[in-house]
Amino acid sequence: MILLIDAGNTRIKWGVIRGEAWIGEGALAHAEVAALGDIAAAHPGLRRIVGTNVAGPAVAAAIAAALRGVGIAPQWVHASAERCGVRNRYDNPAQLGADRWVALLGARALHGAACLVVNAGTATTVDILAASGDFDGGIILPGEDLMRRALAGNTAQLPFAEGCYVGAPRNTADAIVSGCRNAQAGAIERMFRQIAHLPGARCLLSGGAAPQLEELLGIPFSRVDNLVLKGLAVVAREDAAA
Ligand SMILES: Nc1ncnc2c1ncn2[C@@H]1O[C@H](COP(=O)(O)OP(=O)(O)O)[C@@H](O)[C@H]1O
Ligand SMILES: CC(C)(COP(=O)(O)O)[C@@H](O)C(=O)NCCC(=O)O
Ligand SMILES: [K+]
Repeated sequence: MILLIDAGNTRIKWGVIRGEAWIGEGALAHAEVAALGDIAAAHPGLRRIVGTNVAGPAVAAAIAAALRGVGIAPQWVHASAERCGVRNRYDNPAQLGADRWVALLGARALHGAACLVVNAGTATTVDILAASGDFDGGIILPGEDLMRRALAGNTAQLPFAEGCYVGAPRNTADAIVSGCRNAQAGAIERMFRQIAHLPGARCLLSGGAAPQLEELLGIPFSRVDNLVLKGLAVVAREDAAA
């Protein structure tokens, strides 16, 4: 049994696998990190803990402390030049966020053709994975919530608004939400143009902010919940087979 951990800048997602089966899955706020110890303790067959962390050393230390009681140290996966059939073409492969890298490994296992791997979390990342397995590059933009926060924090008249998405907004709250969501969807659709002509090209959409993007996307896509955890499962099973 393996505990998988995806520590992002907003939340810590976790999953437990036994062989091919998913035993449990959930998400915690950073302040709830201690609950990881209870989750681990509730799975007595646990042998390994494998994760990604892009939330900084303090979060890594808090996760390790939460898991000290079960006596298993988390193994952190980092981006590398090549793994599980994916080649990392970043100028400096180690600079790529571990969550982006592992999501690409998960995407490769799910879809053999050209693919746009989108993770809509605190930041939104939109990454191009070729049919050859080459990660050709990708973009980072603030996620929708972060965009809304930036407007609220840097203008006199704009609140952190709970508006609705509409085509032609006629109030401030709807204008903000619709603007930020169009920026997300527009970035994804523009990146998709680079692979749209390729056979079987598809967008895989993951992350906590994925649901609100679905209705906007005018491209072939599949929602894949917790793609980073799915990629971690691929990595952990490959390690186990080695
Ligand atoms: N319960 C929740 N708590 C926090 N954010 C949530 C929640 N449900 C959905 N979200 C959305 O998910 C985003 C965070 O997604 P997530 O994939 O967990 O990000 P990260 O990997 O950066 O931690 C938030 O910006 C928000 O839009
Ligand atoms: C882009 C990210 C901030 C996304 O983090 P998240 O929104 O998942 O919390 C993270 O993958 C990161 O810190 N990347 C390092 C820089 C890079 O990928 O180029
Ligand atoms: K993200």
